[in-house]
Amino acid sequence: MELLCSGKQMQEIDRYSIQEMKIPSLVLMERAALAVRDAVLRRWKPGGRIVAVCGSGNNGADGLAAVRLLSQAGCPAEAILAGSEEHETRECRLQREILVNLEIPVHRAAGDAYDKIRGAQILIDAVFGVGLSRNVKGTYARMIEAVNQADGQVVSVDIPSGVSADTGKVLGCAVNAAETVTFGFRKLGQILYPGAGCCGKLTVAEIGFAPVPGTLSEELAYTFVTEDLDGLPQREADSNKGSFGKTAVFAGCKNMAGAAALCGLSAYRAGAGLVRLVTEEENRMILQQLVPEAVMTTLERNRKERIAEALEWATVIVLGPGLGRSEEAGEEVRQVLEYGMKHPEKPVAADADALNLLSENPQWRIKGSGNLILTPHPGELSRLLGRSVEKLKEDFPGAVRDCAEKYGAVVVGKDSRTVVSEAEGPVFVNTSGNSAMAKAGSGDVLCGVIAGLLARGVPARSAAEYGAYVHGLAGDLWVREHGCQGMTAMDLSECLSRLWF
Ligand SMILES: NC(=O)C1=CN([C@@H]2O[C@H](COP(=O)(O)OP(=O)(O)OC[C@H]3O[C@@H](n4cnc5c(N)ncnc54)[C@H](O)[C@@H]3O)[C@@H](O)[C@H]2O)[C@@H](O)CC1
Ligand SMILES: Nc1ncnc2c1ncn2[C@@H]1O[C@H](COP(=O)(O)OP(=O)(O)O)[C@@H](O)[C@H]1O
Ligand SMILES: [K+]
Repeated sequence: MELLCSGKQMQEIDRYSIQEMKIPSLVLMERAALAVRDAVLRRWKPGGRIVAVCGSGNNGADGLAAVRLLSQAGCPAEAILAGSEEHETRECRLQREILVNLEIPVHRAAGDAYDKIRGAQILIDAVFGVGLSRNVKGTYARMIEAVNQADGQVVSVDIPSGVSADTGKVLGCAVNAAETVTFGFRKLGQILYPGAGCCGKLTVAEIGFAPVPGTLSEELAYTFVTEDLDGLPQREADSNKGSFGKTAVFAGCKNMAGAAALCGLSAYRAGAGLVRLVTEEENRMILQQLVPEAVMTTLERNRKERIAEALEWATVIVLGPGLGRSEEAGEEVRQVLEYGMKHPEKPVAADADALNLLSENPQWRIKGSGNLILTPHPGELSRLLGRSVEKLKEDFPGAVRDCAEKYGAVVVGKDSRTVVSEAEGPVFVNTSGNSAMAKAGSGDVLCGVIAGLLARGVPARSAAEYGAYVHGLAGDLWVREHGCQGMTAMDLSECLSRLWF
């Protein structure tokens, strides 16, 4: 597991290290600057000039210190001050004074500063770090635009200036870096888009922060690494199909069999022992061919009774893929969700049309109690929350958390970086997967994977996190072998069979 920080949490780790643990601020800063120096030296070619554009906070101070170290390493390096002296932090003032004492060039952001930026082989972006708190304007914005328009390679200090370290939002304008050297932890704003797209190559430098105090470490977001797959339960040698749950998949309206097939197959491929597809009679033939391993309940007559029988049979319930939004679908979704509320021992994963119907019917008063998983993409999340997609994307983890609170659910907010959250506690941010998965049907596969993990006995929250992670690993496996255009959702599902999890 890798911990991820917001900007505010990183500032708290900084403060704790310096003020409570008494690690000198300048020691941390020197190590940060050394890491930046090394990254720049790997790119620099003799003859090229290095220009650092520095703000007046400690990010700027890092930049000034890096200029000193590069100059001492024999490179022509200079600094441009984008901020004013009156706003300088103590460290920033000291680093500037050292440059002046050493007769290393320091310029104001005026006159020929823009020419210097244009003429640089390498630009060090040290305008803002994790302390950026509002939209970038004025000289700062002009400096950032100048850096982006220059031909030189840009190395950002800690985070590309203009990116919110908390949300990845671009606050007005932001630097597009070739490389970002960050300190201690990756920041959420470097993982979430659009910030993630501004970082270029991201390196994490260890600069000697104190260990994170327990109270704070429990609040940090996290992502998975391959070793985390060891946390999943193994398949016992002495087991049978009944050992791995009975998964009922309520999916597929007339002529929408594909979603049911992808979900059911993916549940098997994620380890489910027995899958029942509960669908329309018209889908029977096609689904028997696509998923011969599944048993089937079709809903021609006595819908309510047949749904009730399938619910009684099930230990894991999936609801929604390809279900449509008809009145009948509405009745079905309501019946299943209400059953789920009365049976907390049976996890329910709701996706797609089940989410749309849920948002259209607030009078159902659905509130899970730890066993309900909702898997909305931003459009569905927007309907569930009554908040525009644009607005919720400004703080995606916050929106996912709000949805979890509203519905008493574990919410899997699906996007290029899927976020899993409950009403309280840290968020999980998925870092596997790729844009080949941006295709119809990928979500049905995810829902199946989560169901398969639930059927193996993985608790709801973990099934949601591991589901997103494994789903992304399957996409990554495909892309490594075939490139990023041709994958279908069925290909994605098939890749699940080739992963160890
Ligand atoms: N010893 C330390 O404290 C260390 C600090 N480090 C560096 O320090 C950075 C954080 O430094 P700071 O907390 O000083 O913050 P920053 O240097 O990121 O800058 C924020 C400063 O700009 C102001 N500001 C915020 N948004 C603005 C806007 N839109 N327009 C104009 N001004 C704005 C803030 O009030 C603050 O003074 C890290 O990103 C990292 O680079 C690292 O060197 C590690 C050690
Ligand atoms: N650019 C991307 N990078 C990583 N994962 C992606 C990307 N685009 C889509 N995905 C993943 O693919 C799935 C798409 O789900 P969804 O939008 O519900 O599709 P559908 O409804 O067509 O099945 C989600 O799990 C999402 O996280
Ligand atoms: K920066």
